[in-house]
Amino acid sequence: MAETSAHPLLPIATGREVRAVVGQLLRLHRRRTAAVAALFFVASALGLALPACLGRIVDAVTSDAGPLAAAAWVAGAALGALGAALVSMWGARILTGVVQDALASLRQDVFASAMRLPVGTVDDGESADLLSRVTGDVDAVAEAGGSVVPTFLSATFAIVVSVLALTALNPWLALAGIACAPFYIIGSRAFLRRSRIVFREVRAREAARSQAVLEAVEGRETLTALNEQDQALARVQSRAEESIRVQIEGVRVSNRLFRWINGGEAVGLAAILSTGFVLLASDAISVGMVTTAALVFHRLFDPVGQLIFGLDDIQRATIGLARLVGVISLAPPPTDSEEPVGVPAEQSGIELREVSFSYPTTGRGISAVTLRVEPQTTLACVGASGSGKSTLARLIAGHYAPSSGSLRLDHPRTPPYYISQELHQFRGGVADNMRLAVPDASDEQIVAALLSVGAGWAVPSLALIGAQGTATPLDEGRIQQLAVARALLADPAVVILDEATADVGLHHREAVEDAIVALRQGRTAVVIAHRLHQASTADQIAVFDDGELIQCGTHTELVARGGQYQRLWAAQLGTEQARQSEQADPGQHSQERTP
Ligand SMILES: Nc1ncnc2c1ncn2[C@@H]1O[C@H](COP(=O)(O)OP(=O)(O)OP(=O)(O)O)[C@@H](O)[C@H]1O
Repeated sequence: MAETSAHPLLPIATGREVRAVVGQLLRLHRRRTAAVAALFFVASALGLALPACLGRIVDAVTSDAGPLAAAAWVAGAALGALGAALVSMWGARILTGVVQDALASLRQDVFASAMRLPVGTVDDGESADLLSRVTGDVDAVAEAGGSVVPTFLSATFAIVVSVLALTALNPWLALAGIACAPFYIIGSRAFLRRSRIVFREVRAREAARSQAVLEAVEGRETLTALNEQDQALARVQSRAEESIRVQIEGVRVSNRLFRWINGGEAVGLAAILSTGFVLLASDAISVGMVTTAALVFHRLFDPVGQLIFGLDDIQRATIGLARLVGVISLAPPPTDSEEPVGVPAEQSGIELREVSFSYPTTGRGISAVTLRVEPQTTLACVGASGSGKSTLARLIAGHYAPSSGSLRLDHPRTPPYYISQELHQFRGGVADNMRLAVPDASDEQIVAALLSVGAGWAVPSLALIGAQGTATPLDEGRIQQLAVARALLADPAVVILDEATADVGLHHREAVEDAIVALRQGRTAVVIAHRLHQASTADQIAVFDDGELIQCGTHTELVARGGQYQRLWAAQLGTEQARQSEQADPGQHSQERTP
């Protein structure tokens, strides 16, 4: 198979980075990890009782020691096996706890990092890669952590203890057993060499396939409109075929390994039995000892098999881990010195110089925008749909980086608080939704914020929903009220409102608009206004047209100056006057319209 791999969209961590993260996770559970090692060692040692006692039974039978002696060894074997099982269960139990705790921390770190990623990083195609990491890779690591790691660890201890036991029995027997080693080494090296590439490829192809499916499903309307369904299907099919092809290659690689392992077992056992035969002939050891040696070696088949076959899962988990740590390293947790800090309101200005940005998919966006928003003032952006207002808002919010030009926040360590028109009610009750912004907000603070946005309806339900732990679905206007109330609670120095009232019904509009006015007080605000009345009270109005900033000034200046804003304002006034007079005398208007 060619070593071409689908281009990884998000970074993959290096071995060193992965080791650092795993080491850090294990250090958190140092004591329990040491207890697991000790218990697995004891369990492996007790596991030797069975072959040792069986050897003694053979000796007892061949030397006519009598049934009592044989019975004593049988009891010893049973006790040893029981003890080994109990101790290894104990160790496995502690290990499961350690692994699950470590996995929980890892999962949390990955999700936290994914949430910190700038929208632009995971937008436009990379979302499928991120999705496959936080689902498939988390699953692969969790699966390995839950089953393979305990098996792998107990197998490693069993092998070490068995090799020590064989050496103690007779060094020649241990040496004979080593005859299997070249098979294992050659087989697993060949396996690791190929499987590292193959399994990485499998994951990458799977991600590429999911991405094609996701694109086809999400863009189905556009694809139908452009009559491109067949091409999209062909793309999904070719990526699925690629994925199947590399998976078959993976099975082939595993089968080759099975052949080496079986060969090694046969050669090792034959070597031990032949050496035992020679040693027995020279009276160096007893039949029972050879039996014990053969049984100890045979006992290794399972652990060695588990260890080598487990390499497959361990490797897959390692690749998954590298991809997860890649996400963590892309947006590491902020250090103390980077921790967002309260921005003094007087240092919260925003400056853009010749800022241009275009979306890779459409090439549209904004070009050469220069403006400054002074601290504690409001900039309102107006313009037709698609003129670039939201793009400007997302750039200031840090969702995307400008393609050229410079965008500077006077106080860059605290990202602006962004409220979009996308409405979302999070799980839980009103209080949970509010505490997303400020986890330790008191009930009084929440109530005050709710009342300031006219969301008095939420106050009685605050305790009720919290107590029942259930959420009542809210209408869009109410969800948006909560979003503005949440911003008030967060008390940011810079706030961006991207058409925050666009989807709020008439019933709530005034309350939300009043709340937005309250939110703007004493803060630096960028408001994308779809109603010019909202914009007219701003300190500065930026008029956009086709991605360009064509006018900038106060409402009075822009109306006096003439041009686009004046036209938009006149048009809006005209519409409103018409509406008002229709409301005042509906009969007359309906008559006027009647031909
Ligand atoms: N995610 C995106 N990917 C590609 N192109 C985009 C994306 N978002 C916006 N555009 C394009 O960029 C240009 C500016 O869009 P933008 O959303 O900033 O305009 P807007 O003035 O906010 O419009 P609206 O009021 O409809 O939201 C438009 O031509 C739009 O089609």
